[in-house]
Amino acid sequence: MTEKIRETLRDSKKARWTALALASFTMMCGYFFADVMSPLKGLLEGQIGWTSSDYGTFTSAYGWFNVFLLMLIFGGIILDKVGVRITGFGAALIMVIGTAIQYWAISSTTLQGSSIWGIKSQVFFASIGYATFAVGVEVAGITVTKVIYKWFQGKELALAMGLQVALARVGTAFALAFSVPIAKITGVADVSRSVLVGLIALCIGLLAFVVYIFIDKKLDQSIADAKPDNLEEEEFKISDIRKIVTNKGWWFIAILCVLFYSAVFPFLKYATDLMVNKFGVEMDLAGLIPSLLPFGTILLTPLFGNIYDRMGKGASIMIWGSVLLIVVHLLFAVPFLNNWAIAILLVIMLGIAFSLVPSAMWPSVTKIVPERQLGTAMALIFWVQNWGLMGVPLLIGWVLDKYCITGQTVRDGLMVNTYDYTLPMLIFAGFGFLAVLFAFLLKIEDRKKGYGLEKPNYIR
Ligand SMILES: C[C@H](N)C(=O)N[C@@H](CCCCN)C(=O)O
Repeated sequence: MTEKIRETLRDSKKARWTALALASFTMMCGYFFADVMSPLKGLLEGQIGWTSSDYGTFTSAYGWFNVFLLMLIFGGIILDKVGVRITGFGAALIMVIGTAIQYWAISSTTLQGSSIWGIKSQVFFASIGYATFAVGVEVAGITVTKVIYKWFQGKELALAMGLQVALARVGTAFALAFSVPIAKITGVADVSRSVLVGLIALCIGLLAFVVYIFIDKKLDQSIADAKPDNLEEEEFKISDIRKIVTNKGWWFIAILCVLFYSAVFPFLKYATDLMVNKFGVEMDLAGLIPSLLPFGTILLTPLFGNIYDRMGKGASIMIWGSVLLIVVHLLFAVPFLNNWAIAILLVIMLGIAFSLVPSAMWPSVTKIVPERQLGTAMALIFWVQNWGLMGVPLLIGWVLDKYCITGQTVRDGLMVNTYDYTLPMLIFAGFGFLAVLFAFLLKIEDRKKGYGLEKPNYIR
C-alpha cells in the first residue's frame, strides 16, 4: 500500500510566494531606510551643519549595538528559542522605534547648539536612532532567512532567497535614487522629509509582517495536522552555540562572508571618490556609476539562485564570484585604465560577482546547520561580517591619508586632497584572494562532510 504524503500549506504555491512577498517587503523598507541618508551627506552639511566626521559618527552607529552590545547574537538566540513570529514582529517594531528617534533628532531644532560627550546632540540622538534601527534590520534579516527556509526547503529555496535579496536591493536603489529628490520636493531642501518617508515605509513594513504572522500560524497548524506521529522537534539549546562555532563549514562561510562583503560594501563608500580621483568624473556625476551596482543585482541574484536550485554547484558559484571580485579590483588598481567607460564596465562586473556569491552563500548556510540553529548561526555570521563592515572603511581611510595623498586641488570652491587609489584597490583585491581560498576550503569541507552544497536544492 502506498502511503499518501500529507500536504502542508508550504505545498501551496500561492501561500508560499505570498509569505515571501510579505516578509521581503518588510526587508525592502528596512534596506530603503538603511541607505536613505547616504546621498544626503552634502545636504546635511548645508542644511543642519553636519561635518564629515559627524556623518562618519552617524554611519558607524550601525554597528554600535549589534557588534559591541551583541544585540545581533541575542536576536539570533531569541529567534531560535521563540520563533519567527515574535522575533520578526519585535525586529520590525525596533526598526520603527529607531527610525522615529532618528526622525525626531534630525527634525528637532531644540537639539541644535548642545553636545553630549563631545558629540553634537543632534548627531548623538540621530546615531542612537540609527543604531537601534540597525538592530531591528539585522535581526529582521536573519528572521527572514528562517522564514524562507520554513516555506521553501526542498523547493525553490535559493530562488526565493535571491528574490528577497533582489527586493532588498530595490530598497537600496530607491534610497540612492530618490532620497535627494524627496528632500528637495518643495523646492526648499529638508533632509528630515526623506527620513519621514522612510519611517512611513517602515510602518507599512511592520503591518506587512503582521499579515505574515497570520499566514505563518496557518503554516504551523498545517504542519501539525500533517505530522502523523506528532513527533516533537528538537529544540534549540544554548549548548548549540558550541556546536555552531566548532563546525568548520560554518567558519568557512562566516570568513568568506566577511571577506567578500568587506570588498563590496566598504568599497562602495569610497567608490564615488575613486571615480573623481582616478577616472576624472565630475563630482556631481561621480555617484551615478557606483549606484548602477544594485540595479544589475536585482535581476541576477534570483537568476543565479534559480540555477543553484536546479543544478546545484553552490560552492563553485561562490568560488567564481570571488574570482570575479579579484579581477574587478585588480583592474580598478591598474593606473592607466582610467577611462570612465571602463569604470562602468567594472561596476557591472562587480554587480555580477555581488549576485553570484550572495545567491549561493545564504541558501548554503541552511545546508550546514540544522533548522533549529539557523537563527543563531546566521546571527553569528552577520556579527563576524559587521566587524569587517565597520573596520575596513576605517582601514581604507587610514591608508588613503597615510600613503595615497598625491597633492591638492580646488573642488566646489574648497581645497581638497587628491588620492592615488592603487593601494586601497589592491587591499580590496587581497580580500578577494582570501575569499577564493575560503570558498575552496568550503568546497573541500563539503566533499568531506557531504553537506550537499554542490547538489540542487529542488527535490522533485
Ligand atoms: C548587511 C546584512 N548583514 C547582509 O549581509 N545582508 C545580505 C543579505 C542577507 C540575506 C539573508 N536572507 C545582503 O547581501 O544584503
